[in-house]
Amino acid sequence: MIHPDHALELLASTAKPLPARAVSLSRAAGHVLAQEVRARVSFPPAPVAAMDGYAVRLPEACGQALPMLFTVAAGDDPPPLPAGGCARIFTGAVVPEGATAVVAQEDVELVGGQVRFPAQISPGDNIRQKGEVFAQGEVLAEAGVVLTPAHLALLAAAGKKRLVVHPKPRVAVVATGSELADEKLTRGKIFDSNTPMLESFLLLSGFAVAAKARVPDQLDALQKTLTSLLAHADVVITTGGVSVGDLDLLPQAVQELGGEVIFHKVAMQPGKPVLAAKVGERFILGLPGNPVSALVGFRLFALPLLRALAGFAQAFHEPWTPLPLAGPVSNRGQRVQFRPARELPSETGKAVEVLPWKGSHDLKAAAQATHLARLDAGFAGQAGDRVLAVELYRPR
Ligand SMILES: Nc1nc2c(c(=O)[nH]1)N[C@H]1C(S)=C(S)[C@@H](COP(=O)(O)OP(=O)(O)OC[C@H]3O[C@@H](n4cnc5c(N)ncnc54)[C@H](O)[C@@H]3O)O[C@H]1N2
Ligand code: MOO
Repeated sequence: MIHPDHALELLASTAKPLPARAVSLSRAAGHVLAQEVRARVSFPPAPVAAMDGYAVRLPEACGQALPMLFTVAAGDDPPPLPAGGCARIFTGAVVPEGATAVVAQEDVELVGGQVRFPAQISPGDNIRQKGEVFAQGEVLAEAGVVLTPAHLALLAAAGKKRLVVHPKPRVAVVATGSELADEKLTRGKIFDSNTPMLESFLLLSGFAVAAKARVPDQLDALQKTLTSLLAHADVVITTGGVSVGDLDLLPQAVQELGGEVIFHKVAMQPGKPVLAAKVGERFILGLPGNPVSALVGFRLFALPLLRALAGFAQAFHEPWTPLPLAGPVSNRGQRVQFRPARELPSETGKAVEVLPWKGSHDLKAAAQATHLARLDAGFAGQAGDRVLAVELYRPR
């Protein structure tokens, strides 16, 4: 059995970003940009008015009354402004050549068909100069940036229609177990809680579920399901059937598919039987069936794997933070515990309560958790002692 830190290192070293491809701007948010982007045009592309008012030449307009010669609205291509006059202009409209300031309409007086201007007008007043936000050819986004709606607006303004990004991995979720039921419980059956948990965790984390399946504990059914899902999914996440029982068939199914096991069994609690394998370029992550084991395994292994495939730098560098314990807690076992924990407000800062639990089937404890707390083997701590904790959910 390997240490969880070693398991994460092995997984990290096999997880490379998926090959980049072009997507339309509106589909690019949340993706990692694979190539730097330069502006195709400057912004603004021409000098434009920042206020509704009058375009004037300086210094001639200062303190003078001038005739209004023409009007410029947003979208117009105005003629030059001759000396001795002004132009009515609206916000976003191109400032006519020759005009060097825009005076807001609140600051003028209309007298006898002319426009009287204040004595103090400075060159450039209320004009957004050509290229003042960015110039044509300027690098606007570097490779590696995680694209936000504001980035996409910026790149749209710069004339981009498509962007080269790392795609998000296509993920399939498979619940294994002949005991799983949907509608009605007969003796021996339980409701499937892993599928809704993993599906929603994926969505919350910015990944879509490309396919889902449920299979009984039968080798041929499991193999068929995995084979068909691997044809379309980059990562297949299974739950159950990964431990040592006669009906724990995932390891055998992976072997018969020619999978290369990255690790199987990790010295952690919950989550010990977890398996990671590669089948060609595709990944199978076999999470244990116990729901809290599946939750912890998803958070610790699946999420960084998916992020790494999606091109996120540092996907495996999780922000584990030392937080003071709210009360005493110990780990007398041999495995590293990743315990559901809850962040509490405290006068001296944040504190973390490691939630009492009945074990890796205790979804009631897990449902209260905001964090996972890491208790190394043999750890014994009192209130105020620090443990490493990481946020359980980090929507992106
Ligand atoms: N002799 C041993 N037995 C077990 C060991 C061991 O080392 N030696 N490890 C234990 C540990 S630790 C875990 S964790 C479990 C994991 O076993 P599997 O991954 O093979 O999972 P299953 O046996 O299929 O199921 C375990 C448990 O979870 C329930 N389950 C399964 N799927 C779902 C689902 N979709 N929704 C809700 N609950 C689910 C299932 O009914 C079982 O109760 O093995 C221990 N055994
Ligand atoms: O490792 Mo299992 O997940 O403890 O119950």
